[in-house]
Amino acid sequence: MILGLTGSIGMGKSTTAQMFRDLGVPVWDADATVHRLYAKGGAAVEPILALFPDALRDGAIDRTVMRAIVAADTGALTKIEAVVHPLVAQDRAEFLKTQAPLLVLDIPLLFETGADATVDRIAVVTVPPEIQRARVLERGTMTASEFDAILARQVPDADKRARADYIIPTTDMQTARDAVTDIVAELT
Ligand SMILES: CC(C)(COP(=O)(O)OP(=O)(O)OC[C@H]1O[C@@H](n2cnc3c(N)ncnc32)[C@H](O)[C@@H]1O)[C@@H](O)C(=O)NCCC(=O)NCCS
Ligand SMILES: Nc1ncnc2c1ncn2[C@@H]1O[C@H](COP(=O)(O)OP(=O)(O)OP(=O)(O)O)[C@@H](O)[C@H]1O
Repeated sequence: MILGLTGSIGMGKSTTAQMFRDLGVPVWDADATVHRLYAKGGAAVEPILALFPDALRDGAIDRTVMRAIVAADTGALTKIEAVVHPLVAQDRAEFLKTQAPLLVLDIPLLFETGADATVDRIAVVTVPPEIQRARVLERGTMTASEFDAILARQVPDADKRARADYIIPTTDMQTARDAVTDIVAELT
């Protein structure tokens, strides 16, 4: 059984993914894979530098530079995705060899990339848009315009919820944990 876990930026995917891990469910994390690919020695470093030579810092791809590039140039993310997504897909295929009754794939772009067709069930994490925005800006890593540029590229939250088998509200920790516990009980 493969569960796809998705949700728009800042909706609480990583926090919720950890709740699945806490229950012993193996979780693969697409964003974390990109972090490894951008790190020193990572497979995306050379091809990204070929597109954006200014993105190099200490042998790795600098995410602050990447966020600014994405916010300033609407076509940049398409070029980045062409490099990164095939590498991410390879890593995911390796993970899917794991033997377990339930595997979770934490994929922010589950619908955008068509990966929804490759999972058995879909869970969507959600909070109202004003909480989402406040949480992302509170982190202090992104400006409002960087947030807006990313959000504009994503399937709207309402559409994601309409396509979900399970909706996980991340308004507070206990509500989310209860939803995760119910899902794991049902799928295992
Ligand atoms: C845009 C970048 C520089 C932002 O980096 P940052 O460290 O601030 O955030 P992080 O990587 O943890 O991603 C945070 C969230 O941004 C959103 N996001 C990231 N990439 C994309 C994208 N290509 N399209 C839409 N939303 C995206 C997702 O909601 C994701 O959960 C970075 O995400 C990136 O290089 N993205 C391109 C690779 C990609 O498509 N990754 C998505 C998972 S495969
Ligand atoms: N169930 C919850 N209750 C309260 N706060 C939460 C909950 N889930 C997440 N948060 C908070 O919301 C913020 C975003 O959470 P998280 O990093 O898990 O989201 P994400 O969807 O993985 O983000 P991104 O898309 O940017 O990678 C964090 O500050 C986190 O502490």
